[in-house]
Amino acid sequence: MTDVEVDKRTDVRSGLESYQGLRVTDVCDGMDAVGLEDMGQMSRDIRPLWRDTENFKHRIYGVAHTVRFVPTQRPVPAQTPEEFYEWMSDWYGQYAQGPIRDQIQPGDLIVIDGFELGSVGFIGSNNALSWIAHGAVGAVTNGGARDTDELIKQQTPVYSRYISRTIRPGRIELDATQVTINCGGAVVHPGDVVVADGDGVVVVPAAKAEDVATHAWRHATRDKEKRRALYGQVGLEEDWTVTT
Ligand SMILES: O=C([O-])CC(=O)C(=O)O
Ligand SMILES: [Mg+2]
Repeated sequence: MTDVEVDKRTDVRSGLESYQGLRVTDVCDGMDAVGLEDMGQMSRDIRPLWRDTENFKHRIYGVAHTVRFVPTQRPVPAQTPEEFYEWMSDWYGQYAQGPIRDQIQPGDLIVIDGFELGSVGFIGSNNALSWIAHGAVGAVTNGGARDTDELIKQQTPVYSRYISRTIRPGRIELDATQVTINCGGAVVHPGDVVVADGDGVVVVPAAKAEDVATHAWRHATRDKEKRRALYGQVGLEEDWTVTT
């Protein structure tokens, strides 16, 4: 990491509210305006599990809180079902916690590098909801989520590449939290701003977050004005997307 601006690690939390109401496309356009063309674009196959077409509750923005899982090399012992339950819970506690719940801050957006980890669904309806309970706004991964029917019913904002099924013990381990990761081809530093909606996920470097929001709002404001006029022309009743 040599770029001085990236090195400075701006704290984005105080200005984070300026991202409220911005679309991913506005943020991408704002990135263009400050010379960050095509940076921070997560792969298009990282998609929301659900979309709320009324209030867009799936649309989230937050401070990147990163996690990386890797395949394990620890052998699974021969064990009885009773031993299995103890072994399983030990594995979660010792090897595969992540994110660490006590380290989650309000406004964090959990970003998990769990690429190519087979069928493992390390985001489930239980742990993802617990991250929300600790203040997170949602989770994004280049890997898999499970319990997806419940994640959808709970309206827990999760963006994943796969829908998966199996648990972590015997399969994957936590490598690190709050380190720089590659998620869907975008570099994510802890503390960057991450924005996700039906169009996908974009990562804004912390040092550029304020400028990008300012330019994104130029696009958003002009766009709302134009669409409001078009709503009138085609007889659409105004909704919050053209008024707020
Ligand atoms: O147990 C797990 O690792 C994931 C899961 O299913 C949940 O949290 O609901
Ligand atoms: Mg579960």
